[in-house]
Amino acid sequence: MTDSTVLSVDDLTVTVGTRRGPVRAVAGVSWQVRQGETFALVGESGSGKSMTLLAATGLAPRAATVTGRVRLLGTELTALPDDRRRKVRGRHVGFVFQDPMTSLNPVLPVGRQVTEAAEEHLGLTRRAARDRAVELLELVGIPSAARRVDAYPHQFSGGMRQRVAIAMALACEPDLLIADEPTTALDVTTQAQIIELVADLQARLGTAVVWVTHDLGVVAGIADTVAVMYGGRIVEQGPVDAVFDTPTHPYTRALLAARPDPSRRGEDLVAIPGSPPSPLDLPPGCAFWPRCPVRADPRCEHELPPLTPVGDGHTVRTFYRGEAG
Ligand SMILES: Nc1ncnc2c1ncn2[C@@H]1O[C@H](COP(=O)(O)OP(=O)(O)OP(=O)(O)O)[C@@H](O)[C@H]1O
Repeated sequence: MTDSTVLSVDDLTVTVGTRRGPVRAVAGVSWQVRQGETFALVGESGSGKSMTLLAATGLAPRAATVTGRVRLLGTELTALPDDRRRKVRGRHVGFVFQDPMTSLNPVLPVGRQVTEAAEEHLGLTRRAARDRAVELLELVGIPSAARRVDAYPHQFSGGMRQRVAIAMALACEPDLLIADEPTTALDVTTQAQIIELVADLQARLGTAVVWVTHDLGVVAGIADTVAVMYGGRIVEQGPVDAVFDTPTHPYTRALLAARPDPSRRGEDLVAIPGSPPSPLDLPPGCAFWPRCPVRADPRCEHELPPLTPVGDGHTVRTFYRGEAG
């Protein structure tokens, strides 16, 4: 861990007790994000992206057992009692979710909501909080912010509501912004505006960003580092250029092949045949084996491949070492 490390996740495992038995949602996941860096977590639905972030920030459901170590700005979050962890998280981490209404209260004016956390964590007075709310709404590009500070969430469009949610997430000047599929529910133009807004704010404020997405196009555009998750594990991780230029895990290669590419408009997409594994019934070896078009090594079926370095900061969990790229 270097001095500029904001969040460091070490061997994180999350098992959720369900009526059908324990579900191992996340298994032995490790990664770090540094100041000003954008770290992208990608993978199909159910691969464990959201649970990784919830557990890393102490928000896993009650039924979950979390092991491993998480440090935020050098403080070991996993060792803190709940109330202290809540305080540290509230002060240093901002969250933006897919649906802005997850964070917004429909019956409170947006200005009050934007600075509620700042009032608690930074001790702002009501008057200073209102000024700060206007400032934050201007920062995220809400037109006529001074007037709209008293408006309610339903008086904003979806894209504007997401801007309000971003303003709210930034109110305590967090060191880390967690953006969990914040553009999925928006139309393409608004998506691009929100992505640009976060990148611009990050450049100005130096915030570290963890961006959860299914969209590899977004990753290519904004991330410095990417981790690809499958069946609760990171199967490939590294600098975005390295992972995109020389993808090594057959799953990463399949995801990249399936991605819509504007330069290949008109061509059929290659969907990955089959569906992700049930976390109740994970294969003993590589979780991608049942869908893998390569099946390069007989060990893949029964033996979990170790995470192996294949380049500078680029690691992969596969026995496959075939032609890359
Ligand atoms: N509260 C819960 N109780 C039981 N199992 C859960 C719970 N939340 C998530 N899971 C299981 O944990 C696994 C990982 O879920 P998670 O939401 O982290 O995936 P994801 O990659 O974020 O998917 P998506 O892209 O759809 O949000 C899934 O198999 C899911 O069924």
